[in-house]
Order: sequence, then structure tokens, then C-alpha cells
Amino acid sequence: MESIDVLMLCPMISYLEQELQRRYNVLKLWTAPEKSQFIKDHSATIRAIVGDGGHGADAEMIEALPRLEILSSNSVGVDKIDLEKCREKGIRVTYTPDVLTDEVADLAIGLILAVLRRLCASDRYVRSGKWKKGDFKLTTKFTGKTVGIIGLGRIGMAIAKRAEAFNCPICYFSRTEKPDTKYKYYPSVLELASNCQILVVACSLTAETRHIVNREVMNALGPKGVLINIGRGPHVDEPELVSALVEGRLGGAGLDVYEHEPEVPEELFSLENVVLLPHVGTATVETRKAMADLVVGNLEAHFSNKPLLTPLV
Ligand SMILES: O=CC(=O)O
Repeated sequence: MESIDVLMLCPMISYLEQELQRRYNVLKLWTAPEKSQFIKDHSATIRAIVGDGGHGADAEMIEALPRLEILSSNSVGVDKIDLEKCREKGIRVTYTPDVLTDEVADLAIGLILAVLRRLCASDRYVRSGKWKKGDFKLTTKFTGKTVGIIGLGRIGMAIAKRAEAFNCPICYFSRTEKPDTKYKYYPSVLELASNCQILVVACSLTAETRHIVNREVMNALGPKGVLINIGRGPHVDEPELVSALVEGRLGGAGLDVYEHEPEVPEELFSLENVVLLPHVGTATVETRKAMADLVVGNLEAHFSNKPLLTPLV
């Protein structure tokens, strides 16, 4: 049987690389000295792409690969893929929903607790020997605070369920009101931010949700409010976030994602009310393996003419 050329866009866990290499001829784009030349050199044979949340395929890449049949993304977020172009050209797209929902929701709760209870700052306090000179300052309670969620999809819902266990009233904004939930719906993010104490971004990134958290929204959340972003960096207007935090117009932030990863605004480094994570929402051994199995399973299904496991396009 002819071996199938799969273009891998970036390094991923070795389990996934090995499983792909057992089945396909894997071409590693990141090892090429000149990426566009590499794509040109292999354009006649590449039939699949494997990318992740940070590495997708734009129209130019898709157009450059005339034999491309499928793009299997090792992520739930697909904002780096030109989905319209894929639809137009009949290229299938798969992603990794569900298997990562718990992980991301757990991390959102972790970030809320870390910001409100100053977990990272307390840890630094102990390590630096400051405890010997006096107790750490009082922090803020999570239990009972109102949590507002932008995007009540799979991940948003999982965050809501967890926050309910902390006796938090839950409210949300999404494009349309969900008929079968008891959570309070607000038809705008501004209204949501005005009526919650912790605002969590959990929607997917699209042209409509870019900068959905802007200056007005941050001001509405206010000096006691906390913003948690486990979605995508561009959901939040980052320069506005920095000034809201520096000027004390926003109470705190827990961030797993940034507008220009891995760049993080340095003004945030000295703020004790901010917790900064390096985009690790799904980054556990268990979840990354489950995601890898879906990436491979989708390719296998496609190349054996079976229904895709988690198709998006
Ligand atoms: O960011 C992670 C993902 O989209 O899966």
C-alpha cells in the first residue's frame, strides 16, 4: 500500500508523534529550514495535516496542497484553521472535543481559587522566608460569589457545574439563550459583567468574539471583579486589560492564554492579583493522550473510509 504523507505542523507529545509515524510518513514542518519551500517540495504527496490550537492552516497553505484531504487538529479550538476554505475545497476537519472538557474546567476553577486566595503569591511568600516576619495578608472568599460565563458550551457548562459546588450563583452570555438550563441568561457581555463578580471566558474564538472583553466590560466587572481567561488570548483586549489591572479598575485576573503567545505583557509580572499560566488548559498526560488518540483515530477513520470520530467540517 502507498504510504500516506502527513504534514505535522509543530512538535507534540512523543506518543502522538510515534503513533503517527507507525502509520504514516510524517513530514515535520518545524524541522525544515525554509517552511514554504518544504511545503512546495512535498505538495504533490501531502494528504493530511496534523496541527494544534496554535498551529493551523491558512488559505495559502491549503491552496498550496492540492492533494490535501483532511486536517486533524490536536485541539478543541480551531481558530487558526481557515474553515471556510476547507469547506469550499471539500477538506475534512476534525478536532478533539469532550476528552479535554474536564481538564479545562478544572483549571478554570484552579485559576479562580489561585487569584482570590492568592495561592501563587502565598507560595512565593513562604519560599522567600517572609512568613517568618509576619503572616500573609487576608485574601478573598470564592464560595458564594456570582460566576458569569461567556459561552455555555461543553467547557462553559463544566465550569458552571463545578462553581455550583462552591454555592456560586451562575449566569451566562451566549449567542442564544439555552432553553434547558436554570442559569440566568444575559443578552450582552456588558450586562453579564455588571452582574457577576468572576467573569470566565469559555467561548470559541471567532470574528464575533474577538475582544469580547473590552474596556467597557472590564470597567463593568470593576475593581473587585476577577477575569478568568481559559479561552483564547484575543478574546480579551490585552492592552486594555493591562491598564485596567495597573490602574486598579479591575480586581484581578487569572490567565492561561494571551494575545501573542508566548509573549506575555511584562507589566503583569509584578502584580500579585494576577496569575499567569503558559496555556496549559489541556496539558496533562491523561488528557493529551486521549486527544492524541482522537487525532490518530480520525485519520485512521478517514483513510479507511469510515465515519470520522469527531468531525467539524
Ligand atoms: O487550547 C487548547 C485547545 O484548543 O485544545
